[in-house]
Amino acid sequence: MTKGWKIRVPASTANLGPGFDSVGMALSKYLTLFVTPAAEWSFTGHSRHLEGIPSGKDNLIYIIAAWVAEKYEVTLPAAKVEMESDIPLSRGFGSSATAIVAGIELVNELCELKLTKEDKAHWASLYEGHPDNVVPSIYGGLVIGSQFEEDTYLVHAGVPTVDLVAVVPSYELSTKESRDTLPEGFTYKSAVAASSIANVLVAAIMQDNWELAGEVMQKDLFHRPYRLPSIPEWQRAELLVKELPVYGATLSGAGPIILFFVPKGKGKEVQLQLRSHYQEHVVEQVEVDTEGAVTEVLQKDHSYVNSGKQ
Ligand SMILES: Nc1ncnc2c1ncn2[C@@H]1O[C@H](COP(=O)(O)OP(=O)(O)O)[C@@H](O)[C@H]1O
Ligand SMILES: N[C@@H](CCOP(=O)(O)O)C(=O)O
Repeated sequence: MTKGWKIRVPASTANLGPGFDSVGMALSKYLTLFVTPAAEWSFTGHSRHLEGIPSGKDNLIYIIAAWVAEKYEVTLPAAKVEMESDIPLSRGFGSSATAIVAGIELVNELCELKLTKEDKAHWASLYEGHPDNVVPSIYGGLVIGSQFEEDTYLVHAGVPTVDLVAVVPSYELSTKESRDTLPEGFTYKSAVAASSIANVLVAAIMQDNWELAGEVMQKDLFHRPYRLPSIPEWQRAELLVKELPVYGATLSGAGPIILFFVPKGKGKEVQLQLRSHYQEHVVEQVEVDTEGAVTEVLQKDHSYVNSGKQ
């Protein structure tokens, strides 16, 4: 008999520079939910990264689950949700997208919706407004997509052969606030220049040409010029890209995390070098997640306490 579910959703890095709101890649950091049917809704975080997360129906996971249940005109039964996570909030690793994807996995199980990955990607992207975080978190690997009005377009670009090293500042930067600094409009000429650089990024990724992808990452015109002033760590990164054996570096999502793209096998060396330049910040290697969100049915009592993880 089903006693509950374990839902694991990977983090993501969005944009990769000029692929603004379109390109993203799943990362080996995870939000994990232990879900048990219950009389009332509750959300409990068991990791320091989940401190302050709402414990009731104001939790984003519940909000998205209820939104999808409404779309399918089904009743959402209540559940007790216990969570752990190694994804820092509001740093550019898509924690809000993991909550959105977890909410969709949750409603899919609780309401027996039998959603396909395409359905999940559509609802997640429609809710978020762009697919670059949520879709890699569903599928794993690198995805290029567009939420064009009501339609969700996706192309899977596989798993890139790169090492990744992240500089993780200790301060938070809300994506919403960061998006508020972006311009309302763009001249025709700027739009053409910005999209041509994004096209080259995507073509280079599809050909596994990370030398070129790394170079054009730093030429983004869509968001980078407006966001960099609030991320002082970037100035050092710009110089280090020229000195270190890396393909390039970019803000992860809205930042402030800076993600270095490194030739396969050189990640450890670059991590050590970056540590000496960013002693005040966490500098860690991350892998590309290849699985995406995974939901496991649990047959026996699996409450968080019994999972042996506390
Ligand atoms: N597990 C979670 N449950 C509920 N809400 C979450 C969870 N993880 C993240 N969030 C919400 O997402 C916000 C962070 O999102 P955002 O500013 O977009 O940054 P990022 O997605 O880059 O981490 C948090 O402040 C919180 O409101
Ligand atoms: N395309 C979005 C991506 C935001 O990612 P996050 O991880 O910072 O939430 C943007 O650049 O605003």
